[in-house]
Amino acid sequence: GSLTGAEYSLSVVSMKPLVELETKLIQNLDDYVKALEHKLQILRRHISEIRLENEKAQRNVVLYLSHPLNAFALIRRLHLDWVQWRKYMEQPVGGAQMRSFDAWRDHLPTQLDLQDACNGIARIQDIYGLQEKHIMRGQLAGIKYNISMSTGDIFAVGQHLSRTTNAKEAVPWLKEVKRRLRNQTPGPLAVDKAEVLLLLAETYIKSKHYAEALPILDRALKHNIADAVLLRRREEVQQLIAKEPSTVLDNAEPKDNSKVAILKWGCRGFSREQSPKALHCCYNFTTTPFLRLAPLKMELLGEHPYVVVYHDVLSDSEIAEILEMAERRMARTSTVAQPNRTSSPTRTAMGAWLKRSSNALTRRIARRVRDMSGLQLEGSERMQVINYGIGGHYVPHKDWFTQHPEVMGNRLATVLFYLTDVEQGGATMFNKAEHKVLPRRGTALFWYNLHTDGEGDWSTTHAACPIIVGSKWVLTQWIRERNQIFIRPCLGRTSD
Ligand SMILES: O=C(O)CCC(=O)C(=O)O
Ligand SMILES: [Fe+2]
Repeated sequence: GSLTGAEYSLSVVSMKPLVELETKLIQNLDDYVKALEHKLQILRRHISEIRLENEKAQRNVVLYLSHPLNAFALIRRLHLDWVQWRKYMEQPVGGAQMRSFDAWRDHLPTQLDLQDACNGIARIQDIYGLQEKHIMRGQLAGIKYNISMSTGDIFAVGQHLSRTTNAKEAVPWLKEVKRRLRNQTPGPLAVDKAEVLLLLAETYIKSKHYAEALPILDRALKHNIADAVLLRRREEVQQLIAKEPSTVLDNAEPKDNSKVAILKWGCRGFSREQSPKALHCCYNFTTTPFLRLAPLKMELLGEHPYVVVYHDVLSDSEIAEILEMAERRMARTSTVAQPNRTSSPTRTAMGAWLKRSSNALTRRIARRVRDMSGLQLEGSERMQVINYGIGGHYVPHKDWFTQHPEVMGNRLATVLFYLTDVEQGGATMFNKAEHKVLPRRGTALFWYNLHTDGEGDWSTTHAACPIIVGSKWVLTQWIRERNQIFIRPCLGRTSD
């Protein structure tokens, strides 16, 4: 709960407190209902008592009033009691519950959290080319889940997309909301009809589909006959149509920036996953003396660039301990090139840095990295544990630096441990080398980022494909050049 600003949607683990928070909100609303019910009970009991008395009087008014105790009581009630009931009606219910709510308000997701969440859904749809109507129904990449989107969910995505540069992408979402307007349950969450229609019309206008905006505005006007905003908008649209009678519908696919295009191609695309492309599998007995005792199951994915998979290198209990350590240290991850939040982030995830010297486990993992790579770790960054959130991803990038970095040298190699399986999406994708590696709990990926002469290798460019379903956790160890002098001497390029 100590998250500041917009960080909930960026990782599954950071959203965990929200479930607890909603439990409290439900209990609080239930307490409010109980308070209301208590009031209702008191009122109902009084009504039935006083009605009985009143009916007795109705049956024979004079006879009733002839009895002094009846007449006296009537006078007293009307002078004193009813004023008390009036006061009772006025007394607010739920003050305590509203104060509780206000105390939790700071922990609620913000507008920025919602934007991130909308971007995540939009990214899954866009990168994997899913149909909006399938997502709304809970069908994700061909698998039907027993979850579907509410009208409020769909409207929020539509509203968000209508504000983006590709406003047209909001249309399927807003049309679905319009379709559902008829059978809405009344209450504070019912969406406002005029608002939906106006937003849909504006979205058409923004994407130059003027002719389609007109009937929507007409429909909105039917319900708000003299609405000034609607009338003016309608007039403007008619002028636009008159000015550009044959408005060319802007149906061209929006141009993707190259990173988005690569993700679309690589994350949907080449489905040669792991094994069919493997050159060979073998046991690595040789990298360090330790491996002669405990060989690692190694699978070579490619030699140029050199990419290998090590199977079963972390046990379930080791993973559980690492996740526990990381969960306590999570913060929004940034990249070197993009330290601050932007609307199109290159990396959407939360991370934690762990010192290799933290405890027995981190030291053991560090030794395993040395065993797998044959490289030393002095001077390398700490290990980074990352958890992705809604549609979480990392755009195509290379792990090495173009500008030769300071003392410890460039990032010679990367070891990427998968700490979880991912149900759908979330592959690590090398778009140039054409490897797509699906996360498998306990598996690690190792590759060299630099050529043997120390130059950066562009063919190591890789990305984290958006997660569709799952909570993806990885642990990364970047290995710096310096200190490897005697292990991997610069030989000059052996190949390209
Ligand atoms: O999560 C992944 O699959 C890749 C992560 C990555 O490339 C990085 O952290 O540098
Ligand atoms: Fe990377």
